[in-house]
Amino acid sequence: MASFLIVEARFYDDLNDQLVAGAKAALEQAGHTFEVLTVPGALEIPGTIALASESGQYDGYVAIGVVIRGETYHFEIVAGESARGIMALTIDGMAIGNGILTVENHDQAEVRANPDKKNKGGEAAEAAIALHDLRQRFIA
Ligand SMILES: Nc1c(NC[C@H](O)[C@H](O)[C@H](O)CO)[nH]c(=O)[nH]c1=O
Ligand SMILES: CC(=O)[C@@H](O)COP(=O)(O)O
Repeated sequence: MASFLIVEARFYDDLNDQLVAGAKAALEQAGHTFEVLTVPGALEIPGTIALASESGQYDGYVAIGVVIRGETYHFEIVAGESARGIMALTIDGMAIGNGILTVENHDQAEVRANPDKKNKGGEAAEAAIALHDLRQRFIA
């Protein structure tokens, strides 16, 4: 049994509720424990994971969020930089699944957040579990 931290950027409550539910179900199915930590936005997720890793409390992390394109370039920053930060931590050896949706509109997000449809929250949790298992194989 491993301990995971779900770090959610709660920008859209209805979508986050579904993404987090999918992630929780995947972690429970695999027999792991988890906590949920809420941050302001997707840009805060990589730094939060880095901070949490200093505690040594968690074996893996699931990043959850929704970034919906608006009128400005900010979408590219939020979507791109949150993904870049998570990838940098992953390449550094951390077990992180990225469940941050980067979409054009709410409808696209709903299909991907819904556990009964594309279940991207559950998919991200399964990726974090897979990376944790690989860490156990190669490092522990
Ligand atoms: N527009 C969205 C944001 N923007 C906020 C940033 O993530 C960040 O919190 C802010 O720039 C302060 O550092 N965040 C999302 O998660 N989703 C969005 O659609
Ligand atoms: C992804 C975003 O930052 C977006 O929600 C912000 O909208 P806007 O670009 O219209 O300020």
